[in-house]
Amino acid sequence: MTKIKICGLTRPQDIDAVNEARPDYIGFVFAESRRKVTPEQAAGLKRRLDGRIRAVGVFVNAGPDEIARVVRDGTIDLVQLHGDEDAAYIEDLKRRVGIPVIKAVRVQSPGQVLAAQALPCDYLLLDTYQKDAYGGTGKTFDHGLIPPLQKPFFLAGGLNAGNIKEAAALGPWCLDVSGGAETDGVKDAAKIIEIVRIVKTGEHRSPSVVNN
Ligand SMILES: O=C(O)c1ccccc1N[C@@H]1O[C@H](COP(=O)(O)O)[C@@H](O)[C@H]1O
Repeated sequence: MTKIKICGLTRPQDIDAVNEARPDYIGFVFAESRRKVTPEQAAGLKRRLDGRIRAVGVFVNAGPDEIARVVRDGTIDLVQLHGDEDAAYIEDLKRRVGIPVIKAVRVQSPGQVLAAQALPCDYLLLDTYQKDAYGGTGKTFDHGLIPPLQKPFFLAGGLNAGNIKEAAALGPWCLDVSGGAETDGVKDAAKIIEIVRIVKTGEHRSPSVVNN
């Protein structure tokens, strides 16, 4: 079954909504963003989170010490690198933190995505390319640019209740939603519950033989 991640949680009521909806993953953004949380805020939110939901920390070109501290505190279970981190950075970080690493690719061509498979990360994350933003754009990209992949990937970029079924058919390990689960810039409990319900009903089984 395709997994689902709701990213960019900032408030206790967001945690209450995901505890009810039960996605597989949630995300805390530690990078510059209107969704940014401090390590202290994230730690408090994690304490409120249902233990069955895994927390992902989103970083953009962060120092490895900053990431290692959040991992050591037990606030996150996976690291998402959403900046310009290269193979050497990822290799070093993986040795230090010992938890799975997701590397975001802002998709511009199939060749770029194929090349990214060689990175020493556990998962790729395919997101929309926008010149002036690292992520959280709320915009979709041309899914025709996704080549057949061996490495499991998260699919992000402008997903919402209206397009998530179609996105699931592309065979991602996990669908990743942020802006599509918001109203007026904050997470919307009803949208979270509906998006998770659509993915979890299993109407669309992941065609993992094609892409994973
Ligand atoms: O959410 C942000 O503000 C953000 C900032 C910097 C890097 C990544 C960010 N979020 C990630 O962006 C994608 C897609 O978000 P959206 O659904 O298009 O709004 C998702 O992976 C978030 O983790």
